[in-house]
Amino acid sequence: MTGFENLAEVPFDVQEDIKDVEHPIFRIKYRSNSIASDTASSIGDGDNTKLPNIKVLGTGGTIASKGSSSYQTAGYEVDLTIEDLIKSIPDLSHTCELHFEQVFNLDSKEFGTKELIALHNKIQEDLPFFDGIVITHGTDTCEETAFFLESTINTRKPIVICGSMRPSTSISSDGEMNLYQACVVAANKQSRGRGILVTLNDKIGSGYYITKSDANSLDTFKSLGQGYLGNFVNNEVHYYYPPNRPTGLQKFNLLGEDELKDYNKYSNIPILYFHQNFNNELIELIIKQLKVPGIVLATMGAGSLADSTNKLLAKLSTEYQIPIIYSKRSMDGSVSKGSLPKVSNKEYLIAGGYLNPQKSRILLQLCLNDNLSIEQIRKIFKEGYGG
Ligand SMILES: NC(=O)C[C@H](N)C(=O)O
Repeated sequence: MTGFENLAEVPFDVQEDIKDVEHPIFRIKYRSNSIASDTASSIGDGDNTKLPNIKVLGTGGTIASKGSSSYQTAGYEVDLTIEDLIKSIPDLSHTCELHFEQVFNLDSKEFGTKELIALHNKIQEDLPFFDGIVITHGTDTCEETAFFLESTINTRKPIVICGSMRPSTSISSDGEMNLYQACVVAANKQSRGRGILVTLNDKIGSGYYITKSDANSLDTFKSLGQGYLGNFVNNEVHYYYPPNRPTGLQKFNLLGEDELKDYNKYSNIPILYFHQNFNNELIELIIKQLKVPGIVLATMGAGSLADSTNKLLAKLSTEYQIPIIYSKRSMDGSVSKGSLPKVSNKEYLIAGGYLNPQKSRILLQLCLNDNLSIEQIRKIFKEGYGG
């Protein structure tokens, strides 16, 4: 049992109820001497004889990698399949029925719009048949995938992303525990209605807010301002709050074929990282030559840029009618409307609020794909994200 049984019951969404259908994908069952038997009593929908069906989608990352020595923690290759990973975790037969599928097997640096859409479509296809989804993913860009999925998938079922910081071959590799925990989290009824979750290193975070804070260490996923949603101890899932979704969360519908094509069109939104001695010619180049559909700025502090840069951005964004999102280099805090530069022609300048540059970029891509006006885009960044 978890210690939170008396929390408000997660509303049960009848439409999403698991259908008694065999999914034609590989299936794996384990022997029954489960170490997760405590958890079994807190899952399912009141019928403990029917375990939740959990689908694990493999996409690659360090969790699926092998190094050439037990001390190698960088420079390894993606080498393991999702089947290899599932075989490496402890028995879950008292907790859930596990199913798995390889969607692709990439380092997450290779992810782009094509992979996001493929993953989105795979999840949509699987959701009617499963009670929860686990995605194994590289940690470098998993926050972008998490934000994209949170913005485009409408379900109360748990979708849990996990990864690892050490390859499977290293001493104290973290992948097996992280995958095990993600499966238990996905199978737990208390995980419903919480949006996309990212679980790593015993902690459960909101994929919407969380960011990778450390390039090397295991305890890398953080959202200092918003905090974690819960924790994992032994085989128990502990949530700090009842289920909820981020304030002002904006959902985009990506189901139409045409819309998917358009979404690709807006992949070319760059993020400019500002610093002392920034060369403004770069701005001219990407707007005039590369004809980008929008730009996200990693500004210094809460929206601060050199005066000459602000004037140029205001002028060119008006001339070319492209939105410019003011985000920030700092991991936490926000760029609010009041921090936008006091320049004329600021119609296309938008404050990114709490969103970091990489999440702002995904949100802008979704807004442009929906043909939203500049005022609608500004409203979305303001209402949901404090911009
Ligand atoms: N820890 C990791 O997973 C990093 C890896 N380069 C990836 O993102 O695929």
